[in-house]
Amino acid sequence: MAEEKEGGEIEESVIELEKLSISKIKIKKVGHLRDFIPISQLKTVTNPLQNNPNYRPTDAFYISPSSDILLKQVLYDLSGTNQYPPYGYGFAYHRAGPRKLVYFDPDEVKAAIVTCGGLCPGINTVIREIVVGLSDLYGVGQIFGISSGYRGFYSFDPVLLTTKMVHNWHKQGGTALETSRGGFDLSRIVDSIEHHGFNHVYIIGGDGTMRGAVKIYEEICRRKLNVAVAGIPKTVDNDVGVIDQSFGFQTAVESAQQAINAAHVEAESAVNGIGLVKLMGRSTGHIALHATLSSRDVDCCLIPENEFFLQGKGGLLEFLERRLKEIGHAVVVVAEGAGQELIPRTEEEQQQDESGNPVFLDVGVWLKSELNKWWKRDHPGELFTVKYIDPTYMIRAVPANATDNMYCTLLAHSAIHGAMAGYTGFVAGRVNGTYAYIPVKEVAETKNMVDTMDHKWAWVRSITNQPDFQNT
Ligand SMILES: Nc1ncnc2c1ncn2[C@@H]1O[C@H](COP(=O)(O)OP(=O)(O)OP(=O)(O)O)[C@@H](O)[C@H]1O
Ligand SMILES: O=P(O)(O)OC[C@H]1O[C@](O)(CO)[C@@H](O)[C@@H]1O
Ligand SMILES: [Mg+2]
Repeated sequence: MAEEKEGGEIEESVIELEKLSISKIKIKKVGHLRDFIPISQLKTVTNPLQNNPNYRPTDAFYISPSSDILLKQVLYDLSGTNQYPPYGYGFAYHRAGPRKLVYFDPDEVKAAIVTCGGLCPGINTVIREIVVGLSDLYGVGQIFGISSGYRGFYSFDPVLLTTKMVHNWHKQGGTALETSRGGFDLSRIVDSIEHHGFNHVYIIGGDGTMRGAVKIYEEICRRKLNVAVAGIPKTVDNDVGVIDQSFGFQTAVESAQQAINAAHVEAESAVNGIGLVKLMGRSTGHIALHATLSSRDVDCCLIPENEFFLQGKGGLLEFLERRLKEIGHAVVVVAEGAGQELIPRTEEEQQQDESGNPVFLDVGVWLKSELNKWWKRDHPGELFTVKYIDPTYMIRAVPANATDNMYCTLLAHSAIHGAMAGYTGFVAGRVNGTYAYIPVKEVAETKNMVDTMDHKWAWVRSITNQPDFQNT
């Protein structure tokens, strides 16, 4: 058992397994074609990588069916006194990677790729790597793009994608397949999959898209179709649960720095200058939080997970007053979903987009106006300026950076290996730094919010000294 020294240091030692706080591990089962198609009707072949001169795989190269990984439960509190995060239970997912036996003859694979929801850096890389991976690793020749999101299944003809066509796509922002919101018509989508004879369906999208993917997967099971459904989670907001981080998120945080730098320069160069930056984040503040932590020029970070208020003791205005007095300027970063309950909204204003997501009022415009009103009221005649920067789509409509490009490639390859192995209704994602197959249902139901109780938010507060807005 690990011993704690007086100085709080844990001595190197062997830990007896029965003393671990994790007493049970639950393996999250991913769907497989075997679950609903009789084995006699499934074709299994040796993985073509076996004969690929670039790989020369040994047996250890393949992931064995029993190879699983642990989720987030490492050796936390061995004393068992700390109940956060919960103890006594661990989760495991199947590791992603090539299997020795595959459930499709590559000559018979007909793959469809669709992108849905908002943009995110790296979507084109994922598409490119699915095409190149299927073709180069497995020798698949029939790969099709579905245009314009889910509606494209029944509204447009699929487009044949070749490695030649996609070779440069990783250098481009956006999605070459185009995307859209709404338009989810389950029976028409699955009819189209059947009609075109697709047996691999790769779905790239966020939480909404994954909820759609669950329904497609379930309908495919119900119809007993020999079709593998694979999801690759995408969302610039980083709000998809279970996985470590969404691809493209890091690129977006990096792009946001330019706006924060500009706000800082403008604020610093004015008398009582406030630089105000609004960043994407519909219901989660991950972009704002990470951009704040990496910039260090931010004085206050406002996110949807931590309600704020303007007036009175402990409010934003009191804080900014003090900051202006101390250093003459301030930079405020606000996530677009923050403070929505404070902004007056008329009955007629649109409440939802085509996918049913809430449409937000512009918290930046509102805040700028409130700040101006406050200063005029409390400091008439004194110089003051608010420079409002709203980079909106500029942080997500960019190509992925090098790290995100690598990440997208590994996600795409993980998805391909999973589908070839006959897994279905799964999402390829990175969990604890390892690539895994996660049931799509779980991803669709889990949301990754900023945990304002954990060290990251405390770190934001310690570098900004902003109020906690708890009204005490
Ligand atoms: N509950 C659901 N059932 C079926 N389809 C859904 C559901 N929710 C959303 N969709 C469909 O998924 C697609 C994308 O959804 P949405 O616009 O919410 O984006 P998203 O995938 O969450 O991505 P992001 O939030 O990153 O923009 C749309 O075509 C929408 O109709
Ligand atoms: O204007 P659009 O493309 O519908 O999407 C905007 C939303 O999409 C997101 O970028 C998520 O994809 C949110 O941050 C933002 O609220
Ligand atoms: Mg979403």
